[in-house]
Amino acid sequence: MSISAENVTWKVGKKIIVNDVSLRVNPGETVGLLGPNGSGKSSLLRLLAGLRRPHSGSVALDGKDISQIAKKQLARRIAFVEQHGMTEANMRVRDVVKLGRIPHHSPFSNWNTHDDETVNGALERVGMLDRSDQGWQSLSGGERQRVHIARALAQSPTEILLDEPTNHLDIHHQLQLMKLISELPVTSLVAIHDLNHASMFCDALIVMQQGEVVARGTPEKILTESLLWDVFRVETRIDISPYHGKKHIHYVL
Ligand SMILES: Nc1ncnc2c1ncn2[C@@H]1O[C@H](COP(=O)(O)OP(=O)(O)OP(=O)(O)O)[C@@H](O)[C@H]1O
Repeated sequence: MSISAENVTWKVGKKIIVNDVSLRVNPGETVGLLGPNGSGKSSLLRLLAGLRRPHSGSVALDGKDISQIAKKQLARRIAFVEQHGMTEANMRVRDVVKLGRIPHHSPFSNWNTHDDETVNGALERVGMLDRSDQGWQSLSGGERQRVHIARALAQSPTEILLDEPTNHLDIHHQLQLMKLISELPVTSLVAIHDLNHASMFCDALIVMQQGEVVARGTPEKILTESLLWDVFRVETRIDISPYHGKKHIHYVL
């Protein structure tokens, strides 16, 4: 299922935060969204999730404008893992993940074994199944992040938007999560700061700067020393890793 934006602009007062952005994420692709702090990545993700209305332009799922799609149907399709996702206090891990199933239920439909299997599967994928009964408040930052991702997976989405999902995670879980996202049979757009992870795990990259898309294409094409200087003001040397065959960025001090 594809997600696309056409000439999307979003402002706060007179300040343009997302400036005339057009993009397309094809079915099943994992696309990385790169850009410096404040370049508009989170704002764009919120527009794509339908949480904000653009001032001009449109967002579409499979070519259908999301403003024409019922809220509940949208909630079944798109999962959004926000950067600072909040969850109610005093819930067990399992109950947080169960929230992901809400869009699939009407007020009168009962919880069934498929729901249980989906929740267990999601918990297992992020390595939190054995912590199902632990209280949310007692989790570490990284464990909370993994539970948020399990909640998104329990939603069985066709599109998943993730805002810096590896924040708080140790390197083992960062790599595990990026691998999981890249292998999911869903359309994924993921805001990410680690350029080497973007190179290793994304099919394509979109680069933002001051609210605009300034580059897009495969990591092989996009990740160049000149682009990284222009956008991030960092000096790099880039070669092909002998270990995974993808571009590897070395930072030069
Ligand atoms: N509701 C708002 N009111 C005012 N300014 C906002 C609002 N939302 C976003 N901004 C501003 O828009 C710019 C883009 O913010 P956004 O969070 O989208 O950037 P980002 O690329 O996700 O940054 P980061 O990498 O730091 O997470 C920032 O300068 C931010 O201060």
